[in-house]
Amino acid sequence: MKAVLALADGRIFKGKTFGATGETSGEVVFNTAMSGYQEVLTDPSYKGQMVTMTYTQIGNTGINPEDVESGQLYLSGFIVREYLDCYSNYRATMSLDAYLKENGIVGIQGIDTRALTRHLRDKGAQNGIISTIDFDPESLVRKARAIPSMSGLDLATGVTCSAPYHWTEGLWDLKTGYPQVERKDLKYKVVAYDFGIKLNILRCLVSAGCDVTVVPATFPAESALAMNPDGIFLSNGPGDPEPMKEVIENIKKFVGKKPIFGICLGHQLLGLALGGRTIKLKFGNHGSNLPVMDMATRKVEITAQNHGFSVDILSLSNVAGLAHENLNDQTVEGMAHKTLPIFSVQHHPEASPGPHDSHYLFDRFVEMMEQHKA
Ligand SMILES: NC(=O)CC[C@H](N)C(=O)O
Repeated sequence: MKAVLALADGRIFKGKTFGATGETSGEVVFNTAMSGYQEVLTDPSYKGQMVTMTYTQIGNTGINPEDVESGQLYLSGFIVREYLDCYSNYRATMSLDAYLKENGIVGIQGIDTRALTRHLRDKGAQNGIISTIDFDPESLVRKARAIPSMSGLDLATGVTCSAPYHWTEGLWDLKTGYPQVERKDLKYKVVAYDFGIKLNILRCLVSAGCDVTVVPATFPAESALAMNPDGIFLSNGPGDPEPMKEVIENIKKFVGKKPIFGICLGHQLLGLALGGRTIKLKFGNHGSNLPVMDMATRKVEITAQNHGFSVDILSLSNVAGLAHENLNDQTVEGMAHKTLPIFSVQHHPEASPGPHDSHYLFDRFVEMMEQHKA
């Protein structure tokens, strides 16, 4: 069956359906990861976006019940060059097509994803629409232009958990799968703010020795401090950090009181709470093969990333310094507070999908909490 992708600037791509049928819209971004489409599909940070994979064959490892980053699929559309229905993986239990259908996610296959990616790279990420019911280019472009821009959208408070809970599952192991860790064996009490948190972040925190209590995005700082945690963690999440005023005010109350570690949206919110500003990038970084330098050690790590916004480090020059830099586009990849035990990264040390080069950052957080305790 026919499907069409129309971009707000008028460019049209004709393909075939896969997954659910109907009409869907969102900001179109490209992801350069060669594997891990299931983690991409379940990453809450993709809410409001349609993702095109630059890797050409998608579907060949099927879908399994373990490689999920949350309890549902958040992106609004999935765009691939060639969908493979014949999957092969010892853990797979269903095909990607069936998974998308079951979850109501509209996909499009058979389009020139290289041309689409180059277009987004040259013109910038923009809104688009996928339809399997309307094939009139003018009508589709009109609809794509009517979608609200990602800038100014608070999407994170809509994907957060509804009540606090404890997390005790550690990182996956080939022999044991996901281990359950006893709370008595976890030394550092961490309150983790959920702005759309990826499960592997929670597993990394547990495996690093943290007793994690996950709390909703607007959980009052006073109540979090009353738990007497050793550290505060600020998670990834979808949308623009700038309109999240209540959350930003809340984060300010931890500064100077507790060690803080932020990832992606959490890093951006921390930048705003410290008095800085954030900017929207032309097309951002989405993938699992992006080089980053740790400015303290001058070591280069290959990282997983998924962001469209960035912290303007110059706006924080009196408060925090550049701690990590993206070696492709020289954007801010991490910052460290000049005097307090506070740091954050734009990339995803939990990977999932991606290399594990940056796992050390969870140990850095633990060391920070250890020193602060002493
Ligand atoms: N993965 C994330 O946390 C993304 C943060 C933010 N929504 C951005 O696009 O920049």
